[in-house]
Amino acid sequence: MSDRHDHDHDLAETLLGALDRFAADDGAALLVALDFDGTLAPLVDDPTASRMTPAARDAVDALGATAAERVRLAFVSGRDLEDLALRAAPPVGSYLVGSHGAQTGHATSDGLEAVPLELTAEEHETLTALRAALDEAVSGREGAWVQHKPSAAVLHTRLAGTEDTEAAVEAADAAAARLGLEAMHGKDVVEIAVLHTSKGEALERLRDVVGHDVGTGRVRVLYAGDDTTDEKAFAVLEAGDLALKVGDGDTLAPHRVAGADDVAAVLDRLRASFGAR
Ligand SMILES: O=P(O)(O)OC[C@H]1O[C@H](O[C@H]2O[C@H](CO)[C@@H](O)[C@H](O)[C@H]2O)[C@H](O)[C@@H](O)[C@@H]1O
Repeated sequence: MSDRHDHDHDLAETLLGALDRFAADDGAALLVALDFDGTLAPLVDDPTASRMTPAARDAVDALGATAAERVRLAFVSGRDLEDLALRAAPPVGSYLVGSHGAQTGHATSDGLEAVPLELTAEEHETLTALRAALDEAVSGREGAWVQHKPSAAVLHTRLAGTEDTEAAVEAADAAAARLGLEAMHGKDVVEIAVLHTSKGEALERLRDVVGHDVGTGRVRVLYAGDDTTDEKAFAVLEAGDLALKVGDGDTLAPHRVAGADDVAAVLDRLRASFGAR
């Protein structure tokens, strides 16, 4: 029995219909863009321990291996690009978007090919001030810690108690306001970047890149994500695209699944639909 039949019973009829319509558009390039944490990899306390579920891993690899000429795979994450490439081990040919759009790259047979990220002297200075402010925000607050990225700093509070979380988040928000930066609130994280980025803008750029790559003006996008920052990506989707929310929470997405293994079932279904054409 194929994967398609193994998993179909888990997915809502409306989603199955939408997936089949998505795959059936012969004239368009199809971009399957996937968030990483909370979408393919269940959330864990230690971000360096994140990994895709076995089903998600298999589904991503299978889709990457069998992607038809007009199908492209992308990973769109808040993670630093190199970290994303390490954790996602993307199939060759995949596009990668890191740091919510500040970093881009491509998975080649020789590894990650990244577009260098360059900050101005002023942005460097702001990043230094931001890092110092967030380090100060977590000082003495048990369980709260700061993750440093090339153009951002992230306050993590997953392991902190309510009081320490509230105080650290308040301090992070104040630092962002003082430095004229936007604070992005995700799941137990506050991410502050010195570059203006969003997954929505990144996805719009990626749609253009894929259009050029495949040689068509029509690119349909399937985007799957679990967090508030993924809503920016859902917001730029158009008629004929498919938005898939993973897990609980308010969303713009018309379709929802519970977790990474359901995302795997979605990818398996898509692959079967591509193969059937
Ligand atoms: O866009 P994503 O791929 O979802 O990345 C967003 C953030 O993911 C990581 O944090 C989240 O996952 C951690 C590991 O499961 C979890 O501990 C944390 O609470 C989550 O917010 C990553 O550490 C961040 O840098 C990303 O921005």
